[in-house]
Amino acid sequence: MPVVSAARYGKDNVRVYKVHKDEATGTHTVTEMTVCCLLEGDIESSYTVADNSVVVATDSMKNTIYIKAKEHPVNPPELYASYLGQHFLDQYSHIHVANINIVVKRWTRMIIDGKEHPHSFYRDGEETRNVEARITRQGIELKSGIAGLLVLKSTGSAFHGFIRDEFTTLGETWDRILSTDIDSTWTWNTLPNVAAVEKKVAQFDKAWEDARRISMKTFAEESSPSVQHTMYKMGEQILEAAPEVKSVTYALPNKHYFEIDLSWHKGIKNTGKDAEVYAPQSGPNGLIKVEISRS
Ligand SMILES: O=c1[nH]c(=O)c2[nH]c(=O)[nH]c2[nH]1
Repeated sequence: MPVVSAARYGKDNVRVYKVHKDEATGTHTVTEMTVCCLLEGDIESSYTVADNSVVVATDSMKNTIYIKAKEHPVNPPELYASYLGQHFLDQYSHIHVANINIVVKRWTRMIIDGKEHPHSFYRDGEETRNVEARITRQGIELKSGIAGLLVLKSTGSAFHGFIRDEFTTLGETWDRILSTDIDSTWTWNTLPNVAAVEKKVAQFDKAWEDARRISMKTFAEESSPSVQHTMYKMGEQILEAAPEVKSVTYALPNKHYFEIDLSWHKGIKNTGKDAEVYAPQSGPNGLIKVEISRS
């Protein structure tokens, strides 16, 4: 007899927008996020013998996502994820794990005539702030992250000294373009319960701001010998800035920009130190990943 060795189910792609209206100043603050909620527990019988008595309808999960967004702050997303996940454990004794993933989109306040506008925002990039939460009765595991932060530097990056053999055509370079989509996560020490998440709430925004700042500053300022080394430098600093983070990951595509030899046309110089016009590549791209933990 086959057995259900793992199961989870729920609602994905629940899009939620929440506005906070400051009555005193008339300033609005908005949050737009996409939530995924997948539950685990004593639910095998729903798969094996069509026993729907153990099933919290995914439609009810969607409703709960809206209701908890109304009842609680949605910022920081780590806190909202914890409230939402804990609800399912409190409400249903046979549910043992709530997996809550949140992707927050950017709505950046407009500056009009030098002044912050009270209720108008713009999308200043496809970058997202992400949370993956696993809420159980034993504790709350939180992983925070940034994804889709597209960056490019036009110099200050090299790549040489790599293996040269009969498979190698790539030339060594001491000056190249470096571009990547920053995708980074940082995993927090497990917290015992929602009260502990509430108590530590300030660390989540701080770590997100630090991780963004460190990623961009290191990318910009380091004389990069490789993507591998640059991402290690970034992760090292995040661990230093966030004492309650136990590990950091980066996944960085190396988005290549190829030099174009135009010497065939009137002897135009467009390679090496004369390179100005490049061909951005859609693919293939390098993909370099790392996880950095405390020793
Ligand atoms: O920073 C880099 N790391 C690599 O491993 C690699 N491989 C490659 O072809 N170019 C690069 N660049």
